[in-house]
Amino acid sequence: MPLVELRDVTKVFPAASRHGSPVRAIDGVDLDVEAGDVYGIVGYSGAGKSTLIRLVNALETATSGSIRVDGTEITGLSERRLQHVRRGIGMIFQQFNLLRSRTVYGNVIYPLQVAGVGKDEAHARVAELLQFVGLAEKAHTYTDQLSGGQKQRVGIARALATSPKLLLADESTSALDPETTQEVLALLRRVNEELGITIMVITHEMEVVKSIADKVAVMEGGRIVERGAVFDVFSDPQAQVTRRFVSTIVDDLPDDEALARLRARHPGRFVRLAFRDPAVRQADVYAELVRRGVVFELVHGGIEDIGGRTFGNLTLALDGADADVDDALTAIRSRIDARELA
Ligand SMILES: Nc1ncnc2c1ncn2[C@@H]1O[C@H](COP(=O)(O)OP(=O)(O)OP(=O)(O)O)[C@@H](O)[C@H]1O
Repeated sequence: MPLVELRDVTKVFPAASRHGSPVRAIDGVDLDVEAGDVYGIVGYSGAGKSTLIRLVNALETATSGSIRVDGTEITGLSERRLQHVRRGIGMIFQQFNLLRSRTVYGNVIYPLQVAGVGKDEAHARVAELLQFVGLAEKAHTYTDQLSGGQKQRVGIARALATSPKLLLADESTSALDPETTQEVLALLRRVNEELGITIMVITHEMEVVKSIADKVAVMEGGRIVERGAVFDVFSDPQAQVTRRFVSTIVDDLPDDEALARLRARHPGRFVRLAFRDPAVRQADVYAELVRRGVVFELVHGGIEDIGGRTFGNLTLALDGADADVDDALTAIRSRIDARELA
């Protein structure tokens, strides 16, 4: 059974004014997040990511459809039962949302105090959490004196205080510089791997998805337009919006301008070779060209590593007799995807 299960979920916000129209922020979404997943939810601003997360932790109620969290149907639950469900969900935010009037210790112990956990137990739990996030030394520091990365680590410790099964991260690294982002992502990885906590990460940065997620769903206009294992989606994006996202980190096809520049410099026909299967060696593919006397040059592309698997999208200029190039491409296509660029 998935830890989070959405079935045909819709959320419609009423029109903001008498002449406006209602906003369908979530439109017929199905989603399964399995226990142990790090699930990335990607989309541009307004795609519906935040609304989706707010539905999962019951800060918004769905207009229709079913949402189950850890086996409990949360649509239609009483506020008291919802509070219980929310306790099983931790949340971290872009702006950290820490209490400035409290120290690091005071922030992390806060949810335990709200939950009525005894003093000694709460104290021990906070000490353990601060150790885990590497902030034991900063327990009595006020949060104003912390760096952005340290603040987010406090946010993570606080979110974990009540031992949730699920952690929701809403643009949790968007306010951080690249190096600090990597530190926080590494900590989230440990939260997943060492503590076994399922994480849903909302982001508009593919780098974040690439760094920590196992699965990804791409949202547009309130719908999930594409989903799958991160490697599969990154190496072979289908939807237009996914291609745009992936192109921010994976150098795939040259754009029209770059292609025109390349053509001016290199004679011959252009093909894009997509290497995805570890069993296919580049050398064997190039051998098909060499064998037919087709001269080739790698003019654009890159190799990416995702979770220890590599894929490459390489553009080659092929110079040779048309019949030889056709022949070679037929042989290559029996091994990998090869697309001729018009
Ligand atoms: N409380 C609300 N009332 C009315 N409309 C809302 C409300 N919350 C969100 N919306 C609308 O729902 C749509 C989806 O918004 P949402 O914030 O979920 O998108 P998002 O992908 O998280 O974008 P961002 O990254 O900018 O937060 C938008 O059109 C937004 O204006």
